[in-house]
Amino acid sequence: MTLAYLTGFGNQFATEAVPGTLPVGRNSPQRVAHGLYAELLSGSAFTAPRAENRRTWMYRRQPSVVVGGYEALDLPFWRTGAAAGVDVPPDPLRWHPAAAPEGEVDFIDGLRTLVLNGDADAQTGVAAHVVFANHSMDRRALVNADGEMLVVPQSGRFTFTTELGVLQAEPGQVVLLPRGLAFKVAVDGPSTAYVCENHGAPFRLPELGPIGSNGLANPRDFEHPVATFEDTPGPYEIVKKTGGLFWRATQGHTPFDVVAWHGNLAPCRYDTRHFMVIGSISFDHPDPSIFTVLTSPSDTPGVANCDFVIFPPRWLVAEDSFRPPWYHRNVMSEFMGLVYGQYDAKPEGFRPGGASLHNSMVPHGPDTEAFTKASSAPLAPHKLDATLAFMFESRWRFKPTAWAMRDGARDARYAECWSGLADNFKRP
Ligand SMILES: O=C(O)Cc1cc(O)ccc1O
Ligand SMILES: [Fe+2]
Repeated sequence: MTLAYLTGFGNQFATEAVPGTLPVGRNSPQRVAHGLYAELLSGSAFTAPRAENRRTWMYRRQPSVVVGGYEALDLPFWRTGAAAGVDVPPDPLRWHPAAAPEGEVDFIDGLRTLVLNGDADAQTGVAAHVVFANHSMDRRALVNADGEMLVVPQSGRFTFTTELGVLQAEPGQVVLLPRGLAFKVAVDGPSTAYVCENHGAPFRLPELGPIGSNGLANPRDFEHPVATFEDTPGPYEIVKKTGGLFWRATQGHTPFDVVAWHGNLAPCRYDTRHFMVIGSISFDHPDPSIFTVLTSPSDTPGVANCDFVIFPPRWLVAEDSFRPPWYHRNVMSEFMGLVYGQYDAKPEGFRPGGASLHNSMVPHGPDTEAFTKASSAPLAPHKLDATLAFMFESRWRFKPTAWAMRDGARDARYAECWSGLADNFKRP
């Protein structure tokens, strides 16, 4: 299936699956064309500044209020907010890729929360999940009122059918699904992904400052779906997440019935291979903020609720420099994942599909092997290739879940990777 996409982050798009559907010069005419209903989805307060205002008008066969009553649904592995975490020791934490759950699991049942912070009701914080899906959501859709979802595929292939159209993503690409938008996920076979569920301000492109008007993730490389609708009759299960709780309802029709839409609140896909990497061409290892793809700001300027940062293939050319990340302690908290390849600070122990957590002021840095190699490596230009690591960096300390500490394939020996860093001081 070849899908069409509309490009440009935050653009005002207009798309119709049936020509002549979108009203001209107004949003809510007395009668919408073709007997459709108009429905507005607001992703920001009505009065948010223009640069941050996000909303989309949908023209659909039935408004989403036609759903029926909800009953409680138990999803014990999908946790929300710091209060749902367990006590976190001040140790660096790492996980190997966890074993996939047994049996048939879709994107909802196969989701496991690793670490989390904030409070969904206070609209702050994020959760980092891993998803194991081997089964497609058929007549089942998810509406997450607790936040937008940034999906980072790690294996397999994902097809997202949303109210606003269909997107596909594979490892190397990421998908951003706005808060409150109904979607379902199909997989071709066993597929895994990391997910950042963002309860705070929506992700946006970072300011570029002295970098100028081009670089990092360029707006035109973000791809949004075109309008399309399902035409198959019959009931649908709607799973709704709100305030950390799950609910289910059965409605008599598909929620994917939007014939046309216009606006600037839409799901999108981004291929990390389009990221224009900036780095040092003189000396020293720069701060990883130069690798920010998207940022969710908090109320304090420059202090993110969450930054989505990638470590893509790039050249290292710095002279007289220790090239991997430095040893450090950071007031921000760092959750990391590895999509493929090797991460230069941890060439062996950090595995694709695994994860690490270095919370606020938890010391970390290159393991003994990485330090030893980088301290004596010839400083010729060197390409870090075929690799993609990423970080969800947050001002709020992460707590792991009980699952992460007990069943999540925790690497109990992680701290040993630094035990070979001997005291080499030679008094002159
Ligand atoms: O700790 C990490 O591996 C992430 C990281 C990478 C980097 O290049 C500089 C700082 C930093 O926290
Ligand atoms: Fe770090």
